[in-house]
Amino acid sequence: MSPPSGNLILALNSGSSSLKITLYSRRSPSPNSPNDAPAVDLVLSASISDISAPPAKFKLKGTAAAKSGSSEGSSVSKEESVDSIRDHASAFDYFLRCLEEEASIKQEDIQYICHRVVHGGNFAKPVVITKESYEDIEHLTDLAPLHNGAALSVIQVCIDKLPHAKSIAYFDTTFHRPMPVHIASVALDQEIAKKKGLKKYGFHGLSYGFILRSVAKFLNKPTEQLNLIVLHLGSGASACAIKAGQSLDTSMGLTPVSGLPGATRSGAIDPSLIFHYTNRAGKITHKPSAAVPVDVTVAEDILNRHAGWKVLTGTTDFGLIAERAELEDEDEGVAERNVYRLAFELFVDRILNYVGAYYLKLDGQVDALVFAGGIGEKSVPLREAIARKVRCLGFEVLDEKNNADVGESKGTVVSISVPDTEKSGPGAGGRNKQILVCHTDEQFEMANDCALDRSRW
Ligand SMILES: Nc1ncnc2c1ncn2[C@@H]1O[C@H](COP(=O)(O)OP(=O)(O)O)[C@@H](O)[C@H]1O
Ligand SMILES: CC(=O)OP(=O)(O)O
Ligand SMILES: [Mg+2]
Repeated sequence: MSPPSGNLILALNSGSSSLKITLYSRRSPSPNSPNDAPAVDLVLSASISDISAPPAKFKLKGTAAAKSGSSEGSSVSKEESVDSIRDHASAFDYFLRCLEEEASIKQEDIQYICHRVVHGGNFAKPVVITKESYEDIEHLTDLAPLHNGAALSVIQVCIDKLPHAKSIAYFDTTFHRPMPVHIASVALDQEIAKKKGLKKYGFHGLSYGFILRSVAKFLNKPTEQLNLIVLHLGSGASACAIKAGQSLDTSMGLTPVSGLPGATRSGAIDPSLIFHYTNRAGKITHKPSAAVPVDVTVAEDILNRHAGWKVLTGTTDFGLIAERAELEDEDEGVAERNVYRLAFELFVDRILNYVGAYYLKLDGQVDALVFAGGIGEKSVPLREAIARKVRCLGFEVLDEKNNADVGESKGTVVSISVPDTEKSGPGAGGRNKQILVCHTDEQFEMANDCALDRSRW
């Protein structure tokens, strides 16, 4: 990591119960650097987790400012539980204090602040925060109840405490705008749907953008020629079919609750089910314990915050779920008595729904199946279970590669496939279908874009 050198860009990722923060310095543009060279250098990163289940855990790691007379910055590292962090705004406030006190970095050196905003409605590109754009994002809060409000509360702290820095909102939804109209539309009255903006927006777009470019570089193919099936499996999980470098379909919809289940989210269910589950479905509930106060219906609160791994198993830690799932037991009835096995198998089943459908939508012309997000990058058993089922499509995992360390130190993209020449299954001799793990980085995606945008510097 290089010491901070002015021209700082702060990238903020407000998740449902966490805040991820990365500080970068912009590289001086050089005519000799390749087109795809990073435009920023990492200075330090921080994460604050368990925000809604205090005490929050605060981690900071990186490089402090160089002392006068020295060209080298010293390293900083801190890990602690912090009682005073109660929400995203106080988490960010705490980070700002550490930035000065622990890393001696002056807040005035931050020029741009990139905010990941999950729901961007019809925004077609990143937008500088003004009173008007702030209000536009505020209107979308109900459509991303776990996310947009949290991001806005952090944006507000930036306006108050870092008035010299320009805040820019980067949206998860932008990547999916090229989706064909028949895929994004719902089979409901089009007049009502259009008036109310009821359609599939799709999310995790910053991650998919990062993955697309990283995989293109890894496979040495232009993005416009790439067809991918990508699985972003984190606290929120989604799948995306990318055709010729553009989003063709994705599993989340009007809101991030649809598609795959997640840490506290149900994923897609029969829409009628909720009315049989509770007779209070349509009532409005005010949840002070949510990331920020937001008024949602009881139904939406249940589907977003009282579902998924948390209610099935009591934990949101998918590593623990896989560990306790008795995966070596081949008895078909295990899922009846073991909730961890139930959650694991249910997740595999739902993921296959999308992989199968997207394979057909891409006419079988798929360059790679890509695993990303906390679960996709770290869960060997989950990747193995999916790999077993996709072998019939020509994707073959090499167990040694899947079991080996595929951590970030091994590269942004790591292949876990059987080399093409050694394939023996149905994929032998066909198109080279790789299985890859990609260490996705939404903060980098925003900061790099900001650094490359000539209109900003
Ligand atoms: N070793 C592991 N095996 C499986 N899952 C893991 C492991 N480590 C972390 N995870 C899962 O990763 C998820 C968090 O992923 P991440 O992409 O960081 O999510 P988010 O950004 O949405 O908060 C958690 O649900 C956690 O259970
Ligand atoms: C859109 C979404 O679900 O994001 P995350 O996975 O960060 O919660
Ligand atoms: Mg995430």
